[in-house]
Amino acid sequence: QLLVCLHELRASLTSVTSASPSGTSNASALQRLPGAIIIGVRKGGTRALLEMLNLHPEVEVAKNEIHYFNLDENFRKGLDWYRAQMPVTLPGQLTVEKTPGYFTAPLAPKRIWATNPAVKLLLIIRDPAERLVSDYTQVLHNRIQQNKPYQALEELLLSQGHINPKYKALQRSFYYQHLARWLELFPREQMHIVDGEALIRNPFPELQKAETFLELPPRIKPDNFYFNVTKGFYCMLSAGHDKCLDESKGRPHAPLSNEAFQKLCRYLRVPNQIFFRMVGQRFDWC
Ligand SMILES: Nc1ncnc2c1ncn2[C@@H]1O[C@H](COP(=O)(O)OS(=O)(=O)O)[C@@H](OP(=O)(O)O)[C@H]1O
Repeated sequence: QLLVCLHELRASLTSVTSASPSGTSNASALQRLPGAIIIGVRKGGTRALLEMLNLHPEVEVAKNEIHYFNLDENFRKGLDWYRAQMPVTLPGQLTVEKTPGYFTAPLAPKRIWATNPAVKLLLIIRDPAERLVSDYTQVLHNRIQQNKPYQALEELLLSQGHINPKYKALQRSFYYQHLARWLELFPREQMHIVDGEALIRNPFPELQKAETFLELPPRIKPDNFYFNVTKGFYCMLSAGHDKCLDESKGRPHAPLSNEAFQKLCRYLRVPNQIFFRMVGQRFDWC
């Protein structure tokens, strides 16, 4: 109960901390390094997972993606800079950040390990073929907004009728290749895999599993979620507040012919099998 109150008082704690020039505020209300990081995958449902974990009174999240371990320009700013991006927490609360770019960044596993080898890793995955289309759709949307030229997905994905393995969004869907770098350093038990499609269908069971993995007492309840027919996704309810993710989540995907999509599915079959073996779990992908 106390932690529920503390969670709701987060905003006022922040202002108390900053409004006290003499440092007389609660000395244990501090910005702390994350105890858990959502490392990816890009377009896997990382924002939904972060916001849903934030329903828990013992969890505080960094609202923005920090990009500390994947971007040299941020990493050079040092650990104090990273810590300063974190929310204020009390002892016993868990800080969580999400940066989907970490999963595929070659140096991220080593850097995270060197910073905190005990950090808990959350990886939310989704059918890698659907992920690729979602990834393309996001890039397309950004390019259109910036009045930049763009190519159709099929032009990027296929070269002379064959899947083009150099296409960056396809490379980000070779989950096993990226995962291998993490498992060189982190034991498998230190990484929890969230099924992104299951999170969309019914978030509560996925959140229960995440609570267990994070060693949090069960506080998230089924009635923290309701299906929003207009949005077509589950939204969150907490302390009378209603929250859906913004319109960049769940937007219509760019078109791709069925033939090209099936080629993509066939191409990903072997990489997916390798990934299933690595994680000891199968997923119902195309
Ligand atoms: N509850 C709820 N509401 C809205 N959207 C939801 C939700 N749960 C999961 N998703 C899926 O999240 C996908 C976006 O993933 P990310 O947040 O990881 O994207 S990003 O990498 O941070 O840009 C996004 O992918 P697209 O549907 O392709 O846009 C959603 O399908």
